[in-house]
Amino acid sequence: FTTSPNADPSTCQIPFLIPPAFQRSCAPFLSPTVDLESTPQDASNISSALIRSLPTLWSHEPYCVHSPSARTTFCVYTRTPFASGRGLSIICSREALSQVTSASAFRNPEPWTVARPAAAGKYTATPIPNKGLGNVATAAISQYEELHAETPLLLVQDTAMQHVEWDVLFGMLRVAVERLPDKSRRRFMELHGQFGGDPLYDRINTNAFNGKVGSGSESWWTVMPESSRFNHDCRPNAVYHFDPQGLTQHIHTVRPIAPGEEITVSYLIPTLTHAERHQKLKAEWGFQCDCAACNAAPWAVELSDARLSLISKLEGHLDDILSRNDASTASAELLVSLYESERLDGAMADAYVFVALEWAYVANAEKARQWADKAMAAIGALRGPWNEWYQSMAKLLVEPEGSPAWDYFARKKA
Ligand SMILES: C[S@@+](CC[C@H](N)C(=O)[O-])C[C@H]1O[C@@H](n2cnc3c(N)ncnc32)[C@H](O)[C@@H]1O
Repeated sequence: FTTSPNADPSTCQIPFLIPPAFQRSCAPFLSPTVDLESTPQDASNISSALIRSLPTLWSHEPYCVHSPSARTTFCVYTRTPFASGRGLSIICSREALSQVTSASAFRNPEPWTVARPAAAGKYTATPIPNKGLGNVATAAISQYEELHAETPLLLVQDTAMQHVEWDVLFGMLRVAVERLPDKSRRRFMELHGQFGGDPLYDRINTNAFNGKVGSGSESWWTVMPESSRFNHDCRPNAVYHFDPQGLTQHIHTVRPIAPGEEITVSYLIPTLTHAERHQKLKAEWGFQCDCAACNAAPWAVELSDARLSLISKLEGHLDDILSRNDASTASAELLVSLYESERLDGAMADAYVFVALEWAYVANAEKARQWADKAMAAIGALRGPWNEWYQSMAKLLVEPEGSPAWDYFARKKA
């Protein structure tokens, strides 16, 4: 047996010369529906077809392909017991794998077993005209309630998506999906595909979210089939964030929702103009936006675009601690009212932070606390309580005088 210097420590190293038939008898991971023979198998582009007689971390032998253009080897890793048996398949380079395996949910899964939120029973997947399935509220849901928490079935490193040749990538996706537990594989296959072409890639392209994993700063494609049932609205009533340590997607409401209302999230950043939203949804998501903001009358679209432009300008001023331009408590509160008029409830977190900071700069503890409290609720839903601004706002709430923002300009002059 030879061991390559950059070997994955979770595999026992046996060179690729071991015939595939023997590999299957050693680790019978493939159902007859996966035809690995159609995936390039020659020794030149498979750097390691390795056998592990006693699986450790991985439930199947990692399936690895060398990418000359990325100058690295990408593998499919699957752990079927992950998240109480939901399973997880990962496609990434060996170097990037530690981003996933260092995440708390992977190192110590017990505390991370995700509980089903109480509000999960207050909506149901329903056919929506021209949108396929969507989630519709069956009961009243309050602002900032958690609707949903879900671990991914599939994580794909963006670099792998960019560099692995299409045919090889499609083969790796087949291995990744085929190795998932039955129920999870069925859930994956029930996903909507918008674009056609390779059926697995299409499902991923239509449904994956972008996220960071563990302590890494790289981009990953994360596939969570139930989270994917939420349709897009430019002025949504729910937001999502991915916890990189808990490897869990959380979805919260951002305003009260009435029974019968569709629950939506935004697939875009909030401050795009009407034309930019249309263009991006068509180009990147393959559908014509028909939400209320997209279908508004021309005068309403013009007004909305003007508000969005003022929002960007004000945020630029408030963010500039040196020149201060139009920054003040009044302009920060104007920013909040512009967000409210736009119904951008999901994006209020930044506006609340600006107001809380402006009141702290002028040493008004009561106001700073009041806005820090609102900011925490909004950030908790939009970015999660580990977000650095959540922590700053918590400090401002508990002890405004101890915050670095407290009486900032007077202290600077002194
Ligand atoms: C992530 S999926 C959402 C769930 C999907 N409706 C289903 O049936 O599984 C994204 C796809 O849903 C549809 N969709 C989502 N939001 C939409 C909207 N506002 N208008 C039209 N179609 C939408 C598009 O087909 C899009 O490609």
